[in-house]
Amino acid sequence: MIKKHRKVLLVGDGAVGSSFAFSLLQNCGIDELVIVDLQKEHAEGDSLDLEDLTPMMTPAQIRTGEYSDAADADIVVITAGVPRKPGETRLDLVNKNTKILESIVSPVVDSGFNGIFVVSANPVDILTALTQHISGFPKNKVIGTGTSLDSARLQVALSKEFDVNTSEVDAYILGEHGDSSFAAYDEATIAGQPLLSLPNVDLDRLAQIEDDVKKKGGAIINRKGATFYGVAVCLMKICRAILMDENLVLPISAPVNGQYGLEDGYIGSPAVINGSGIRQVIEVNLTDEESVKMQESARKMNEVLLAAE
Ligand SMILES: NC(=O)C1=CN([C@@H]2O[C@H](COP(=O)(O)OP(=O)(O)OC[C@H]3O[C@@H](n4cnc5c(N)ncnc54)[C@H](O)[C@@H]3O)[C@@H](O)[C@H]2O)C=CC1
Ligand SMILES: CC(=O)C(=O)O
Repeated sequence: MIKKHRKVLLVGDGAVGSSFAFSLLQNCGIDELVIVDLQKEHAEGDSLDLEDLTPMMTPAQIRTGEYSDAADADIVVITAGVPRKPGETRLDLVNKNTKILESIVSPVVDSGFNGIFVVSANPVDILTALTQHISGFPKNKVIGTGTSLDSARLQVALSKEFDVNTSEVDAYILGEHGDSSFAAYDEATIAGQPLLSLPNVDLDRLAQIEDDVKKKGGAIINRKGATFYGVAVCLMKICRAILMDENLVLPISAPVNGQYGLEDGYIGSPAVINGSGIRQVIEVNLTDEESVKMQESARKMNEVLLAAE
């Protein structure tokens, strides 16, 4: 069911959070956006800046607030966290960002919040699982951006390689949003044709593309210090799917419930998102080789999750 009064509480108004807010206001017809950040003055400035969009977009109320404002929110988006420095992996962030996460999720739950958590702070699959553990919410009410950004990057790379519009590329990166992810080429299609059956397909070139895509976040961070536009739109698409009950399929941090040996965690896998949160996790028919990669990625998630708890 499409929500009537659409309210989002955003925690973390840095590069990712403010880019997300900008996209949300332009694409989701929301009624109310409340921003919470430790840097209150900056967040106030941002809400004043963002409200200038509203006459041209949507008559939303935008203000800074507190965790108690989550009480009647549909969605709490968590982007608060320390970003990666050049050379750091996403998993290096686990200790710092787990502490930040704990200080956010408990007061949100104490407010009486009964909506859906959407997480993008890194390492996103771990922090999504921890959000579910700390909140005690049903697994389908906690969503992470997973490999939606990585899959967008793969679509960009394949569209350039095959000189087609990105909308003609159907391809996912699966697994952890991190170094153990992989391109699911066996299921990928270009203009409806299986990628691996295209004439003259060059497997070495595809392996190079996969590697470049996995390193793209680091390549952007080395040049401009952070990445934010891509993940901001992934967050917006997840929120819109919830608010508009879209039944959208995206590769998110999904609770795969024992599949791939991941008992209690989340990992990048396609799922259907609608007003209820994660309506269904899609079981991809992986090849044996891909299953091994997924299991290896899941093993890494298990290891980090156990150490973080
Ligand atoms: N999942 C993905 O695909 C991506 C994830 N990220 C991750 O997003 C996170 C944020 O990145 P940026 O926005 O670039 O960082 P940033 O440093 O620009 O912003 C972080 C914001 O969080 C706020 N904050 C920190 N602790 C807080 C707390 N306890 N309560 C409220 N606010 C708090 C800070 O004041 C700051 O405004 C990082 O963990 C980064 O690695 C970034 C890009 C892509
Ligand atoms: C920062 C990050 O996780 C990315 O751009 O992939």
